[in-house]
Amino acid sequence: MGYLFDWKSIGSIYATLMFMRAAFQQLLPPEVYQILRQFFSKFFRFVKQSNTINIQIDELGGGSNNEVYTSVQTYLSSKCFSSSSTNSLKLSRLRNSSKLNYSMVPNQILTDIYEGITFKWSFKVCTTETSYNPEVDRMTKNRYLELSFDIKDKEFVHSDYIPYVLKEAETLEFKSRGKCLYSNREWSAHGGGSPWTQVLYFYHPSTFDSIAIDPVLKEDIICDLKKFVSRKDYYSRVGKSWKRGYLLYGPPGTGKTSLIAAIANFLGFDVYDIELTAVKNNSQLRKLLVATTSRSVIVIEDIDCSLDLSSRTPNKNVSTSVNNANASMDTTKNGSSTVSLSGVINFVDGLWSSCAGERLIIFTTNHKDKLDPALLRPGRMDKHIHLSYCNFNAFKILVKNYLLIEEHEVMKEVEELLGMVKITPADVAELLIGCDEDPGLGLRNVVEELKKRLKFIKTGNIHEEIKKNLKLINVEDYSDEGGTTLRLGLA
Ligand SMILES: Nc1ncnc2c1ncn2[C@@H]1O[C@H](COP(=O)(O)OP(=O)(O)OP(=O)(O)O)[C@@H](O)[C@H]1O
Repeated sequence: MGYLFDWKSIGSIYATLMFMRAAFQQLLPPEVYQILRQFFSKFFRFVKQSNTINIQIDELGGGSNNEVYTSVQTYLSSKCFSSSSTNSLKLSRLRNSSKLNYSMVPNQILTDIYEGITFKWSFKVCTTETSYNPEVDRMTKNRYLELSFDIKDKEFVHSDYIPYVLKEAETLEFKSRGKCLYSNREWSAHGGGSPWTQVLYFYHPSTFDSIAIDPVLKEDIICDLKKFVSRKDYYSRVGKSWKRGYLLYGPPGTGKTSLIAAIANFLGFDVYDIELTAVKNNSQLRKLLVATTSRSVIVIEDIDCSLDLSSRTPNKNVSTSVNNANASMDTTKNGSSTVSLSGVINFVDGLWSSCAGERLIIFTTNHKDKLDPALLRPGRMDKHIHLSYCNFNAFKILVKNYLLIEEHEVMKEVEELLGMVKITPADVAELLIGCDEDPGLGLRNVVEELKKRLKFIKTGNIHEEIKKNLKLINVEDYSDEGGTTLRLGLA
């Protein structure tokens, strides 16, 4: 009965209000009516807004990409096409990806319902003048996402909804990455605030199946990677950032770059390949680390060649003193890099980083002995992986991949020769490539090459006959291999 009464009351109140509105409209002068109307609509909007909370999530935070923004964007992309609340969308496709990506246009509102509660998301862009990079553009576009919800759901948003959105985004990112994608995240050069960043986007087909390294070493690396990615709680319990350092060392052509790609493909991580010589100073190096996203492999190749890292003092070219405090001043007049060993060590330690999420830092070198022990100690370079010349196990993998066979009568001879002569997997790959239709030819090429090298070792000098057919490509001294290695190739 009370229920009926409530409806009747509401009905009569509504009728009275309508009557009054019509009466006011008739009786009051139009100007006064307009003023009253505006006043009441502002009043009702204020009452409504005072019960609403808005959370702003900026694209950039502290000069680097805001990971929450990226995650929420991923989450909303998955919702916006199916949502009935959005009537304008943007469509794009990331490089190297077949996946179409929908996103909101500015000022679009998307309604998301979770656990029966309604949340409103909107995408906004505002343009502000900046002194950040006057040479390029003084106007900067600030993009942000805004979440609106009722004040009574504040606690729920913090403890349930936001974690749910981030978790969903993580799952979506993982699914979209695919096993063989080397990098599929869009990088906005100005967005990261770091135009000097050297980030490579390319597809690399190398996997743990295609890489020819000792099977025991391969298994060891895979176990280490699996353990690392599954130990988030462990790292947070012991109070360490969730990162691991690998040093890959060995002669050129033994698969260091290929292994990095195989690791990235295995983990589904993005790869940031940093050209240290292009980084001006320690300060920029620090910013670079902060700008990297989680689930990434940060690579510095040929660290011994990139910079003078044999001591903690700055690079030889340095004209001003470099230390962490005045890192922004440490640039030479001619603009060359002044990154110091301290800078690199701090980069590895991640002292400045507020980076969440897992990161693998990989250094490669042909000369491990040239590196400062400070850089190599556990905690910085946790795992030292020696990639060496081709042994018979590695050779069998190359034969399987390049010639599509597992056995051949010539294999025995190759096994014996490999016990006496050094050859890199890269050189073997060169000899086998294109011989899949005639595996015997590929194997004979290898035998011939190995015999030439053996003859050279036995005579101790380059024989005239070999001189005719071979070209000395390179002479390198690898202390880890105990002596001088000659790289020979067909002339
Ligand atoms: N272990 C390997 N397994 C399979 N292929 C290999 C291996 N090592 C080298 N290769 C082949 O040789 C090419 C060059 O190898 P890669 O660039 O990985 O060697 P690297 O050790 O990084 O050389 P560098 O020190 O000169 O950079 C690769 O593209 C690949 O085809």
